[in-house]
Amino acid sequence: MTDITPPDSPPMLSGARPVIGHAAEFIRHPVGIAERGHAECGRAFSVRIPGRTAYMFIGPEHNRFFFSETDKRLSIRTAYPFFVRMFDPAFYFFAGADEYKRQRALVLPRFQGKQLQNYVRTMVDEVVDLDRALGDAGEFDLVRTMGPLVMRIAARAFLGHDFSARLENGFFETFRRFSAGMDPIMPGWLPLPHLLRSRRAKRRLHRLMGELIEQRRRDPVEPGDFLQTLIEARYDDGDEVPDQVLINLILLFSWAGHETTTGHISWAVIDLLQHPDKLARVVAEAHAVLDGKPAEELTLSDVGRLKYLDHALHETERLHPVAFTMARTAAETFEYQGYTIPRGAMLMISPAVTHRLGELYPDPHEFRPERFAENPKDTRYLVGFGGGVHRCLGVHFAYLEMTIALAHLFREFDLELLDRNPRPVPGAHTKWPESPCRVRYTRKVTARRPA
Ligand code: HEM
Repeated sequence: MTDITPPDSPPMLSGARPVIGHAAEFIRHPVGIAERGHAECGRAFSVRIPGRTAYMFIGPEHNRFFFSETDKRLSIRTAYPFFVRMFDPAFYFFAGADEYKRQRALVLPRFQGKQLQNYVRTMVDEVVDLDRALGDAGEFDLVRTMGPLVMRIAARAFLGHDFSARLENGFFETFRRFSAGMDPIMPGWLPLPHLLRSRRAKRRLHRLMGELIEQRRRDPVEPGDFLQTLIEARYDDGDEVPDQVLINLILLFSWAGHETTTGHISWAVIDLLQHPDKLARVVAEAHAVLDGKPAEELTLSDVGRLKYLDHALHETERLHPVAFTMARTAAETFEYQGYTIPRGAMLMISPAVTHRLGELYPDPHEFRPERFAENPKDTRYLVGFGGGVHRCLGVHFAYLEMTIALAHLFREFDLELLDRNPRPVPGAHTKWPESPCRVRYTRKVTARRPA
């Protein structure tokens, strides 16, 4: 860590206050401060947070540097100290490059290519359950409806059907309390209520997961699902995978797969409802691909034919990246584009600002999914799921579940946004739309209501 700003640093953003620097503004408006910095200083600027200077970089060339230098001159490991207290110093990228590689190798194939077909049925079943629960007409709050849907999909996909069928709301509440401890600002040792609750929830989740693993060892399920095959897996060198690693992997997937996807899918619903002409294309496409197809027979290639919806989801990723900033620390002192980056300095990028640069995307504030049909390569500037070695492991899983859920909901229901201009939640949290964000729905064809 450094609190010395070298003279050849990116220009300092105005408005730093004594002692706290830009911390208060950063906590309140993390996207706003990046926008202000870009408008005032350009593509590189410095901000003061207590005890250190952080450098913020905007634009695709800086993003490329940021991702390609991760695990070299930049460290992800020391950039997110709050993750270490949520998981374990011997876990995943906190454990160092070699251990990270072997843990990632264990799980990566489960999120790639044809393996994804294994999750389609789970996703469909959970969406149909939601459809059944909605009935023919009513109102729901977007985040409070999409959140449990993606949590149930994650629970069933990663913890197994048997476990998720027994889940009661207490589990989701425990998980929510655990997640609340992902506080990037407050030091973990502070006895703050949300941090104490998170620690208790973590202990409970570890106990529950430990019991689940024990039970699966005694009584394996056939054919092996995600959890069973993970428990039985070995590292490439034949070593057993310790229970602590198994538990943390399951918690990581359930957490990483939940908050972010809830935000992304909620924004996608909002974007489409605010643009009825684009929504009409999504609905027409969903009919063309899905009509006459029993839900339980849905395949990856059917989902792959929902191209316009896929473009719409990319456009939502562009306009509303829920991971609105990413951070690294400098592992050594080095020169970058004429600046001296001292060892320990924090570097940040801002997908939220880069994704709206006019030279990358004409009419950058417009929701225009067709831009990705016209220029398929334009997805290369999107970093909503990160990039390089640490690119999101669950990106295809997330796109799959969002596509399945939205194609179903928009085909079955007429939806209307009652709170017409939802805002992102304030503060340095995953950028969900703020509740209430009410949606009124009416089933289009009551004869299609699931039994
Ligand atoms: C819309 C949904 C999602 C978004 C926006 C998202 C975003 C991200 C981002 C930005 C990163 C990289 C962070 C960085 O470089 O600092 C990341 C990493 C990761 N994500 Fe996701 N994610 C999503 C869904 C998921 C799902 C569904 C899973 C699991 C099933 C998942 C698991 C992970 C994991 C394990 C990593 C760490 C990868 C590594 O370092 O090896 N994510 N995600």
